[in-house]
Amino acid sequence: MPGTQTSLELPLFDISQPISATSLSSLSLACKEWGFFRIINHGVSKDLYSKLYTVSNHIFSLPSELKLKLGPSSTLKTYTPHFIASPFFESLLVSGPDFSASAQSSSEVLNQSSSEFSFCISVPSTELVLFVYQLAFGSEILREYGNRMTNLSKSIIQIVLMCLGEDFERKFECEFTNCHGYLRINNYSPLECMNHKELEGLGMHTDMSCITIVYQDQIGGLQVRSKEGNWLDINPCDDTLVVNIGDLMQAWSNGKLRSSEHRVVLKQPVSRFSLAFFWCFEDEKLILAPEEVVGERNLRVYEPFVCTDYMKFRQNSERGKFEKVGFTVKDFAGTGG
Ligand SMILES: O=C(O)CCC(=O)C(=O)O
Ligand SMILES: [Fe+2]
Repeated sequence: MPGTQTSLELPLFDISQPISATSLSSLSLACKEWGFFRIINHGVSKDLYSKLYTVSNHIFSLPSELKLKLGPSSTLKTYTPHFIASPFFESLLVSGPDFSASAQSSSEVLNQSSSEFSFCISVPSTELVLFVYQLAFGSEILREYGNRMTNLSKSIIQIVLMCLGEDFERKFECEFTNCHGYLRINNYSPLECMNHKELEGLGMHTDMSCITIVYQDQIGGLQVRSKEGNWLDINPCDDTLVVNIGDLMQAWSNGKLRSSEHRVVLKQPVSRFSLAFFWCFEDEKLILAPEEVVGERNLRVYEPFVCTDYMKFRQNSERGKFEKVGFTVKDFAGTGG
């Protein structure tokens, strides 16, 4: 793959402390230039991540016949199988606000299918009991993580609004009160015989969110594209989460904040685990940058649009039915201004 090279030192913020004027100006710059920054002291323990890793391992090591029961042709549509986004990528979606109920509904489908499945291939009943136990444990962990990410997203939105203007976190908080979150658990499994230097784990895309909070394990591979088109590594760093601006925030801010273009490359023949928490406007929201955000010249770069219409546009227009770049909010609602 052409053009990768150096790594990018994104600004790092202590989310547990009030933000200083200097931090705010470097955060503002990062949101405008890259659409990416990092946070520490986010309150999620290593122990919770290690439990999430166990849950993820458990889910993704289930037989594909079982996972496909949650896939695109099922009613739940929570599982993205290999080959939709990339041959090396699969993911499970858990929706809020009740993350436990969402995980539970997937687990019920799996549980039911696994009984039929075990009947066909005679999975020992002890394994079945363990499987059911793991699913119950999993939904509890996912509930805890989903709730933590929800609270964190609310604090991050406030800080991002502060970047746009004085007192904006107070003036425009109400625009974000009906936001909701969903979590994608991602598993990347490159071929063991991988002999290429790099494989594309997840192609270049922008997120269809206001903001996304990403946890990547120590394998790394997340990259951001500069405005000039160069790829830079976002190296994994202990106790640090990466935040990126999504398309909905880019549109709502009249293009003042940049929806980050990013991708994942696999450089080693080992599995990689990541979690992406997407914080989004409610489906029916009309996205229209407030006049104060647009500024005095009143030059709007996006037509107003309903959130869900953009989601549909992205889902229909992508190659391979996955959200890839090529079609973004600019193509959908850009005025060309
Ligand atoms: O795996 C990662 O580090 C990023 C995943 C991502 O960009 C996404 O799920 O939208
Ligand atoms: Fe993404």
